[in-house]
Amino acid sequence: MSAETNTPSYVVSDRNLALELVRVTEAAAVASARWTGRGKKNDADGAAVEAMRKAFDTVAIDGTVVIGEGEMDEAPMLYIGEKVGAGGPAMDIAVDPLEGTNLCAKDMPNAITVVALAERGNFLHAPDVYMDKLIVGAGLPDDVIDLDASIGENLRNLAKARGRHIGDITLCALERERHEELIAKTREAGARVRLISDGDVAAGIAACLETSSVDIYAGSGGAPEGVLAAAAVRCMGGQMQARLMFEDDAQRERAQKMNPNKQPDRKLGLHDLASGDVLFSATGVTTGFLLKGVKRMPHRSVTHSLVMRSKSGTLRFIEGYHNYNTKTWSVS
Ligand SMILES: O=P(O)(O)OC[C@H]1O[C@](O)(COP(=O)(O)O)[C@@H](O)[C@@H]1O
Repeated sequence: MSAETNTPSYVVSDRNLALELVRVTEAAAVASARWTGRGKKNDADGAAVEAMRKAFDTVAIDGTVVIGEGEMDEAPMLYIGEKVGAGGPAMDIAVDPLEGTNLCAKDMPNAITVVALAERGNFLHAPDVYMDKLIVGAGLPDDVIDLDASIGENLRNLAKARGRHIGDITLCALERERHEELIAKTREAGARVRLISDGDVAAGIAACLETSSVDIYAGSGGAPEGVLAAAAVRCMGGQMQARLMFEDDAQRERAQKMNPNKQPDRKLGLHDLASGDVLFSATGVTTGFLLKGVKRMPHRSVTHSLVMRSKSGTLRFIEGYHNYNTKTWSVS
């Protein structure tokens, strides 16, 4: 904290920090793009993890990974609890070095690399379970979505609040057997359904972008991805509700242990998932809803990233040209 202004110290240099963050997601995207379309999702993921971990070495923070690649004994790098950064303000870090490993392996739309930062204690420590999610964009009354209401009711409320016919509302969901009822009920209510095979962080962001054709994201996906989506939704002024889905008591107890002051079973609001001043960066690996994928050329790669901050609500799309001969991180 600065004693004079009562301002957290990282705020002073937050503009630089946002730019440092984009380097982290760019590095992971360029590394994983070497594996695009090669059918090897683990190699693509491994390349992204390694490049992202290395890129964090230059970021001026005292970072702790709270959403990462799993527990210390499961993942060699970017595991939960790992310390990263070159030193600076104490920050919690949420990462998904390659969100949509299959999308990258199959060269399908919407594989992205993702990082979010907040001052310590501001992200839900999400265990590796499913999370039920409901996301809409900005400019709507506070109570427009409710995870406990039927999907039909949510769609009708959204259409009314947007001043649109329900037939012009598009809901996006992962194409999974577990979503058959959600999909059927959405169509029954008169709305459209956009199905995706993977990548619900990008889909959640799309629900908040006025320029996208997605109006609402619904359904269950990874809980860690839910926290990353929440970080983005905070920056974009959207709304999100969620609930962790436990298969047994052991999962529930684990979530409770990870978040001693929260009740893991309850409906979570946006600020339960990501609070405080949040910085978010994502870089496209394959071209999708939001971002162009990495373009590989003989001597350099071009990346397309989205960088946002909740305090200012500014969204920036950044195009980076990375020269293979001069980069400190490996891009070959
Ligand atoms: O495939 P499942 O088990 O339905 O899980 C859904 C989750 O998997 C993803 O589609 C992709 O995750 P990976 O990048 O780990 O492969 C996420 O976007 C989503 O939250």
